[in-house]
Amino acid sequence: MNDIGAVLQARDLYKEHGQGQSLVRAVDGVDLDVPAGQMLAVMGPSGCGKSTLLHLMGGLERPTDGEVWVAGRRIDTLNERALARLRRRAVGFVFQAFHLVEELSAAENVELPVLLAGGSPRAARRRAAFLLERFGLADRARHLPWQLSGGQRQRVAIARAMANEPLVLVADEPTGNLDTAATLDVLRLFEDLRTAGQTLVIVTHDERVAATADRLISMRDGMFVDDTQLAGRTTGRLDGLIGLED
Ligand SMILES: Nc1ncnc2c1ncn2[C@@H]1O[C@H](COP(=O)(O)OP(=O)(O)OP(=O)(O)O)[C@@H](O)[C@H]1O
Repeated sequence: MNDIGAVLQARDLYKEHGQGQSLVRAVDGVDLDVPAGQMLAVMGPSGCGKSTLLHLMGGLERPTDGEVWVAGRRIDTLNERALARLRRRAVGFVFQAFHLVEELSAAENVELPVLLAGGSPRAARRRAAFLLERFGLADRARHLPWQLSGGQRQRVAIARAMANEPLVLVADEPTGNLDTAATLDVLRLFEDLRTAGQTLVIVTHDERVAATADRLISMRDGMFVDDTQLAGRTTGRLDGLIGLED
């Protein structure tokens, strides 16, 4: 058993894609500890391995070598079934392109993970209603994704990721498709989640997103080149960004 103070841990982590001439070492010997309640931002140039790292930490991909631990449990050695179960319950994923189910309403999208994890329809409805209310989307619950703005869609996607109260929320370029106003909405939401103690790992190209984090890791060529604690947990770090709205 590893130190369960850290929600996420990586030990000597490697991931190679392809082989022979086309072999790419996307993650190249990384060690990482993410304490509970931390908001970690990961930045770096395109292709440096940020998404791959996120996928490894969330159990979406398996490492070529090394270990991944979630809440003190080693996950890279789990079988597919156990890994899928862990992903459903312990990790919430948010993607740049939202990945909502287009045929389902906002509420149904949020209900889905609860149902897939074995929750009752009643429990799913209650959880979705709670989250959509909390995220300022109660009046959009019956809307289909195409009837929502980009910012609203991403907030629904974050609600869906939070549906099973994950230990960690991992987000890959969550504001990459959003304008400034919608980006600020999403940042406020992350700030609320973090204040409530949620652990967050966010891959981003956006300095504004990184500026709201507790810690910033810079990657290059699959390695960490910088790991900095930011100003600490202060409220209102978004204040400096208000006024930038489109
Ligand atoms: N499935 C795959 N097969 C082959 N190569 C891959 C695969 N996934 C990623 N790579 C390569 O691994 C490297 C790291 O990719 P990754 O997507 O993790 O980078 P990134 O930093 O997230 O990039 P971006 O900021 O552009 O999203 C890149 O060279 C990429 O081309």
